[in-house]
Amino acid sequence: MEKDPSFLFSGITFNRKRFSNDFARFKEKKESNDPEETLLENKTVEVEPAAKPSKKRKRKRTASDPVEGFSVFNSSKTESVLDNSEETELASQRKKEFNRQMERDAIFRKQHNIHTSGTNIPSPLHDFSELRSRYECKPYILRNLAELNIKKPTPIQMQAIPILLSGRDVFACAPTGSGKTLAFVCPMLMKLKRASKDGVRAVILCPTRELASQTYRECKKLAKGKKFYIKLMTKQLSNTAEFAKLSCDVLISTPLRLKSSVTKRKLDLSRVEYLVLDESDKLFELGLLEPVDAIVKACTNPSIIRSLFSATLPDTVEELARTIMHDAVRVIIGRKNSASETVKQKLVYVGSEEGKLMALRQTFEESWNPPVLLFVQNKARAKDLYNELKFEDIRVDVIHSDLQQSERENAIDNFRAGKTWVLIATDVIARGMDFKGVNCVINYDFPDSSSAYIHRIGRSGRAGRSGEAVTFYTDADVRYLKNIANAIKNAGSEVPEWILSMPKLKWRKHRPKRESLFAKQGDEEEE
Ligand SMILES: Nc1ncnc2c1ncn2[C@@H]1O[C@H](COP(=O)(O)OP(=O)(O)OP(=O)(O)O)[C@@H](O)[C@H]1O
Repeated sequence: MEKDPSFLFSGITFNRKRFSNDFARFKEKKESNDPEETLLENKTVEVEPAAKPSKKRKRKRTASDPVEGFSVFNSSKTESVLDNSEETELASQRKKEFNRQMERDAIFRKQHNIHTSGTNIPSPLHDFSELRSRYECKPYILRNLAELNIKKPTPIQMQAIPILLSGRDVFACAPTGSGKTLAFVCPMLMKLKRASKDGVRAVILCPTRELASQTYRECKKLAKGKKFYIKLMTKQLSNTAEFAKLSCDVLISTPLRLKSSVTKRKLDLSRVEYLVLDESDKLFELGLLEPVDAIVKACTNPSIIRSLFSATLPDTVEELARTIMHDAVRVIIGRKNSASETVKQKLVYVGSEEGKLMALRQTFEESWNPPVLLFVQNKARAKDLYNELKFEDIRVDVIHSDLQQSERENAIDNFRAGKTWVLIATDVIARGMDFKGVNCVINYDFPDSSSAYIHRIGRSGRAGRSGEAVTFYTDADVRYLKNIANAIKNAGSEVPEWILSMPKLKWRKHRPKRESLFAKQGDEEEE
């Protein structure tokens, strides 16, 4: 896809003698030290006919003709052979320019905290205009980016977009709110080029319906003005669609719905050329791994490009994922599995469960800064806390998986629209959900893993905005503090020394049996 300037000149040799005057005139311009020009000046190029020379005799070029650069499209044919020294000269020039470009790329990546590993990694984008100059992207993409007020690529977009456009598999790990969605949607639309009725050509897998719905909307926004068939796998579509007749270029789905359509309804994924696993570490967790594996296997197109995106990418997940990737490039922005640096993080000791409600009211009094997202450990606790707060004048609502789909969507829409100031949630919306202006995330219940911590607080401080996160912890949570302490410290927030000196625990899921929010009742059911 990428038009490397040297393609204009590769494999052609220039006969200096024949064009000595032009060559001499051209040499005067070498002071412009434009690398390309320097490149040209030192290049030996032979003008070869790009197409069959026309019958009409071409006027011979004279010394007085302006040198319009070495167009390979001239019809004049010259026979000349490079001698060894010129061949070596050309090779060494190319190597020098390649190394200079590598150095420029390395400096740029360092400036933007972009860490890559893999072979033949394309240069990062400095600007979205390169989508046109390097990749000839269609105007609708740049027009839609401008309409969305997206002016400059974020670091993950700078590097993941060129890699995906070059057709490589990608592991991408970048902080929450740093634009990973656009990083995979933009190259996807560019590679699909136009709508077709040849079956599903791109699949985006998301761990939750809410995130699939949000990603669907983001795809539609970027594809505006271009007739792509972009479909969200709803329950209705999954149960009723005649997939053999369905026009669908891009399909966005949760794993279970897609797997059921493939196995029970004969949805054909053999033409999929672009597969994205968003929030990939979540998709590789038990419960989702089996349907994800079935979907990966159903995508049999040998030239498929697979990519994994997440703010957290545990080594175990990466090792597992490598079994389905080929010659993948790894892109890490900042530190792997780190919290967003735009979120100021705070730990608050609340003693026991009873102390939490008091601490919550105190937090609201001290720093009332809605909209606030309030995470609890499971749906029973979400319902209890909602019933406790709903009569207070804080416009509170709740979302969890017991609600009907329409109730879940309303809860999110009202929160987005500012009608709700405090949204009580379980981890069903801890990942990926993009709420433009969440000022504060409160972990009412301690998160069940360091990944959950990073994703929960990442609902705030997005797209470069600042945010705040307050995490309550009880005596039952103390020994798990160290595991999130590093995420807090690495993102630049204060961590007491006594926590940093604690031993780190190997924990899978910290979901202690918490007493009821109010009275001493039995164990709570899990989400
Ligand atoms: N280049 C950009 N410049 C400014 N804003 C951007 C840019 N790219 C994306 N955004 C905006 O940043 C916000 C976060 O983007 P996105 O949801 O893709 O983040 P993310 O990295 O996927 O986060 P998470 O890890 O939580 O899923 C969105 O509102 C999006 O419109």
